[in-house]
Parts: sequence; C-alpha cells; structure tokens
Amino acid sequence: MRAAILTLSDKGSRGERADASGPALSAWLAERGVETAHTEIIPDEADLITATLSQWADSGLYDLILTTGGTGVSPRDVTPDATMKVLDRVIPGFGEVMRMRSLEKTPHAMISRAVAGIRKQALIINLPGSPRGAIENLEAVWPAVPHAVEKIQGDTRDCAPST
Ligand SMILES: Nc1nc2c(c(=O)[nH]1)N[C@H]1C(S)=C(S)[C@@H](COP(=O)(O)OP(=O)(O)OC[C@H]3O[C@@H](n4cnc5c(N)ncnc54)[C@H](O)[C@@H]3O)O[C@H]1N2
Ligand SMILES: O=P(O)(O)OP(=O)(O)O
Repeated sequence: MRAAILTLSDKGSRGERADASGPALSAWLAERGVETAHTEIIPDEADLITATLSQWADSGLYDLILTTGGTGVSPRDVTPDATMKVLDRVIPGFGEVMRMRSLEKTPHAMISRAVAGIRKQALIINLPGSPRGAIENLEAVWPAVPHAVEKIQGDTRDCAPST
C-alpha cells in the first residue's frame, strides 16, 4: 500500500507552525508497513484542495490519501466540502466510525465533518488537524482500510468464504 498525506493548514503553509500531524501520520503508517510516498502542506483553500486531491488520485501512484486539518466548523475549514467534490463514491461508514469512536475521547469529536470515499482507485480519508485527533481517527477506521483498498482495486475474492 502506498500512501500520500495532505496537510491543510494556513499557519503551517505560511511556516508559522511546524506540521506535527503529517509526520505523526507518516510514522504511524510506517509502523504498520505502509510507505508514505508523498507529503505536502497547503493552505485551507478549496480550489487548491480539490486540484491536489484529484491530481494525486488520478496519478495512480497512491492507494491511500490521507488529509489532516480543516474538517471542523471554522470559516476556513473546507476540507470535507472540497473532498466531496472530487469523490466518485462516498463511504459513509468511515465518517460514522471516526465520530463514534472519537466521542469516547472528546465531545468535540462531533464537530469534525470528516468524509471518506473513493476517486478512481484511491481511498481518500479526511482526518482532523491536531496530531492526536488525526491518529485517533485513523486508528478508528484502520481495521477496514487494507480490505477496502483491496476491494477498490478490484479484488474479486469472496469476503466471506463459504463454510
Ligand atoms: N479523536 C479525536 N477527534 C477529534 C479531536 C480529537 O482530539 N480527537 N479533536 C476535535 C476538534 S477539537 C475539532 S475542532 C474537530 C475538527 O478539527 P479540524 O480538522 O478542523 O482541525 P483544525 O482546526 O485544522 O486543527 C485543530 C488544532 O490542531 C492543531 N493543528 C492543526 N493542524 C496542525 C498541524 N498540521 N500540526 C500541528 N498541530 C496542528 C492546532 O492547534 C489547531 O488549532 O475535530 C475533532 N475530532
Ligand atoms: O492555521 P490553521 O489552518 O492550522 O488553523 P487552525 O489553527 O485554526 O486550525
């Protein structure tokens, strides 16, 4: 599995705050044998987000694209809206599980509007901006990610072998 990580942060893109979330996600993936092939930090600009996500997904270089930041309700939090514009198919269960599991950690979890879905053969998942929030949300959906990636790429094997 090859991953790419897109950090959405105005302060980070201006060099006013070090990006801790992208590196934390990359390290977390590496511990599970997943290579992060590309990372980038861009500001919370919807057009830039849609252009970057569609270019990455259409390149065929990445199986998994994680975004971190901009999922909330501040005026400049536009990651889910931009992501929805590029998805071919939404996977509602990922957002449902992220919020459900995160509510065990903080009531602020209900503020995240994170979405996930498929464009071409890439699985795209929004994660919150804080390093802790990003990892907690990825942990919540990870049990289904490798299987989802296989299925997105056309694996036709039975999910439930007959007994
Ligand atoms: N499982 C969890 N879920 C959520 C958490 C959490 O701690 N655990 N936090 C909740 C909160 S609070 C909010 S609000 C929502 C939505 O978050 P956003 O995606 O809008 O996050 P941002 O506003 O972009 O960032 C929040 C905060 O995090 C720090 N930050 C952001 N980006 C970076 C970065 N690249 N490197 C270091 N730190 C960063 C910064 O202090 C921002 O103000 O999600 C809930 N879900
Ligand atoms: O500069 P950002 O986009 O990281 O904003 P915030 O600190 O409000 O998340």
